[in-house]
Amino acid sequence: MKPLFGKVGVFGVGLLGGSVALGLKERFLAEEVHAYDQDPLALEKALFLGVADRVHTEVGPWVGELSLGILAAPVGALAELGKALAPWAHPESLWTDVGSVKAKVVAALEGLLPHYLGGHPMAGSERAGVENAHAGLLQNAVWVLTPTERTSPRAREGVRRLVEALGAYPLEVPPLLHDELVARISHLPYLLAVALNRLVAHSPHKDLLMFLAAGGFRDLTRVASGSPRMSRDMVVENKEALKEAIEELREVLLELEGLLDEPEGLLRAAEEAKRTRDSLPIVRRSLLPEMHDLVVQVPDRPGEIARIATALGEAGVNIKDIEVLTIREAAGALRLSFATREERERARRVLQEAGYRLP
Ligand SMILES: NC(=O)c1ccc[n+]([C@@H]2O[C@H](COP(=O)([O-])OP(=O)(O)OC[C@H]3O[C@@H](n4cnc5c(N)ncnc54)[C@H](O)[C@@H]3O)[C@@H](O)[C@H]2O)c1
Ligand SMILES: O=C(O)C(=O)C[C@]1(C(=O)O)C=C[C@@H](O)C=C1
Repeated sequence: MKPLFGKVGVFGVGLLGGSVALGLKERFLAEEVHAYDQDPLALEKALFLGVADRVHTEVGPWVGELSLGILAAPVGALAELGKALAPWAHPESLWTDVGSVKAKVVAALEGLLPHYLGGHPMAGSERAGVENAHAGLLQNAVWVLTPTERTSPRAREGVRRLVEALGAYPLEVPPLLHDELVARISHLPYLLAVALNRLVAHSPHKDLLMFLAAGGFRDLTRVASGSPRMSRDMVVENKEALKEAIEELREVLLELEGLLDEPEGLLRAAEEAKRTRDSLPIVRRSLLPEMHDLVVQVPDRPGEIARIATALGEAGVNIKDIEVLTIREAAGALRLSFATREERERARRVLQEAGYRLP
């Protein structure tokens, strides 16, 4: 079975880079996953956790062997990283990034890297680092792609296939519009989370306030627990759009302050807020209980799924969910889900003993 991509490089192997790398490995999408990071500890963890096959502390000739490169360092580091990679990149290679800001990043990278298309998966977590990476993070996520008139058809097609193969939904939006939109739906909420925490941190009653924090404060401020460096870069690099959004918020807050003296008007605002919040599209992954997945490479022969199910059944391992990931001429891949980590590890042993290949 020939994977979709040859050697793939992930530059910055933290939460996002690690999750993309795991998706590539679990879905057999790359011949080999290479990781580069400025932090040697991140690379050590990536190897230990099976996130990458090969790791590098320096860019060099190995970059020229990649058919696809994904930049996943904080936004403020992406332009420099692109400059360092440009001399080594193969002229036919595909490039993308997962940065949370697009206009400046795209302007910097599209003249540097061969077949480049900017991207931004609208999924994440308040936990940083490769140790928190998992392929499910990107599953069913909307993944913004930001083509310009300079984007090659090869980049447009190749990066879209990557996103779809990782189980996400590509959505094309021009870079500047992307930045205006995420300023309101992602960056302003982050800044608000910082503001609410700041209010508490500077209060003379800080300890008591923390003790009283129930769901409201916790839900509204979760994103403040993410990587401060990543988030700082995100809001600073999008400061023009974000300042406009802050201005709009200032006006809304003043309006709501006024409505405190007009209960009927405030009720209408509260009802409108409820309608808006309740009509958010349901993202499947967030409603499912946590599952522990295993991907198995399966020869394309009659009876293989039955053989796997029987081997697991006889070992007393219960399969909670099953999905056919790829069907190719020679072989395909199955995703099996188990309720617990222990069951998944037992399943891994049973299937390895039965001669199946697992990543
Ligand atoms: N965290 C999220 O929720 C989220 C969601 C979507 C997109 N993003 C974007 O993904 C990118 C990575 O964020 P993350 O959440 O994975 O952060 P992270 O802190 O988990 O990982 C960042 C990694 O990049 C490495 N790094 C830093 N500077 C580097 C450089 N110059 N060269 C190579 N590696 C470098 C760090 O050592 C770290 O391993 C950012 O551009 C961010 O805007 C984040
Ligand atoms: O923590 C999460 O659940 C996120 O989705 C993180 C989040 C967001 O809040 O918008 C943060 C930054 C991004 O670039 C994308 C996603």
